[in-house]
Amino acid sequence: MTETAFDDTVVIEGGHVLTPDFEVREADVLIDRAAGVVLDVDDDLDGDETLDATDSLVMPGLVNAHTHVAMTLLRGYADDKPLDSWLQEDIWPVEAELTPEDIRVGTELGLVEFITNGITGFADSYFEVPEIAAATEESGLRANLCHAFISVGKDDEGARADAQEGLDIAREFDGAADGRITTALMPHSLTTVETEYLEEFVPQAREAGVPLHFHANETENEVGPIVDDHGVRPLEYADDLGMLTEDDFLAHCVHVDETEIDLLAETGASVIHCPASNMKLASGIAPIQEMLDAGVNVGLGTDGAASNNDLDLFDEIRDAAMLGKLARGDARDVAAESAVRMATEGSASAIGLPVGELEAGGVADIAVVDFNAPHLTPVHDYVSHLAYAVRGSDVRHTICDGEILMEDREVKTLDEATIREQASEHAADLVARAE
Ligand SMILES: CSC[C@H]1O[C@@H](n2cnc3c(O)ncnc32)[C@H](O)[C@@H]1O
Ligand SMILES: [Zn+2]
Repeated sequence: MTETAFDDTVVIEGGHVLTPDFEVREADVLIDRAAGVVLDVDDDLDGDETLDATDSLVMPGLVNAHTHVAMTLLRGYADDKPLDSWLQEDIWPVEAELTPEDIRVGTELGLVEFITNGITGFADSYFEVPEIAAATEESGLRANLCHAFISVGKDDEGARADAQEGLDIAREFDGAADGRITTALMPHSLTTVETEYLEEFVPQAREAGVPLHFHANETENEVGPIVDDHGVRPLEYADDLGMLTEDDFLAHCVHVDETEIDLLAETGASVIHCPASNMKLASGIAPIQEMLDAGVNVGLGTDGAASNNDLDLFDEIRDAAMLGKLARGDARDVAAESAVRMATEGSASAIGLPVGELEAGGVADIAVVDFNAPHLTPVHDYVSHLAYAVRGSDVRHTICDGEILMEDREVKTLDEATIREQASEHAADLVARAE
């Protein structure tokens, strides 16, 4: 008997289902494990195996569209500072001590956290990407990965070598893990990578067919220097360099003006909103409702665990909805459905994953959320609860590409207890080396 003979069907039984048009109806969901697809969404389906979804909502897996997953090792290491001093005084010095093994363990810890919070796909940018790719393959998750490069503070040879590594990694890992891994080219930001390297490497990313992922307009400090040096707003500068296409995704975009929002809408480049990180680093409030009104695709990201400090995307959904109302003092802004759509189809479309909606014929990336809890009672409106009351810890089962990654809160693909122990040890040694 071959392995595919055991690759049976699984029926997620007895729950409610969130449909692509955001209706909620009672239905079972039948999955083909080998093909990784949803075969049917209907009443009374039969499968070879059953996952119980009583009192639960079956929904598309969440997609964390901007993170630095290995930064779990730095969770709580440096808090209560703005971006520039946080990076320069604390994060970059300790990151200089990171080993490939640290990054592997930190990534595994983050991936366990993703799975337990119902996240089935993510976009990561960091260093030692082979370690991140290996952990991702083992976890069963889907990801867009890249090596972030910086030129400021380096000589020409060092800057070019870093950017070349970014390009080589993007070429090498695209399509890895049976196609669950795709890649991007990541210039860290428009102020940390100088124009000559953008001019040299962005066209090469286009030739390789990989998208761009970069930090943009995160703080006021990233706007002034570009206006001074180039006489245009940062996203106009990025557009002049060919960095805005419908495949590209820009993290943060807090300080964007109307012209820049229009540019995003015209080019089809996506924005990844990171509300918790933007609040914690006091970066500002992104004009998300204005972007949505202009037709910009917006996804959601946690950013790294050192500026969040968890990897629970339900927090981001809630923060996006809450902060969106404060931005213009209008409680109608960033409504519940908009915020949930950002974390599913918005993120998936931004980072190029073929996921984000749950329907027959679609990809089987699924989170099953248990509503049998005091803080989710009564249920007037499932989508309201997803936006304002559900926590990552309410997720009961997580499935990616048809594989069950977590069943009844037990992670199947990674050894949670061992990873937590190793992560604590690696984090302690890392910090000791940095002192
Ligand atoms: C792009 S990954 C490499 C680099 O980025 C740093 N980083 C983490 N969070 C942020 C952020 O919000 N803005 C800019 N840079 C960030 C990370 O520590 C790595 O050094
Ligand atoms: Zn970031």
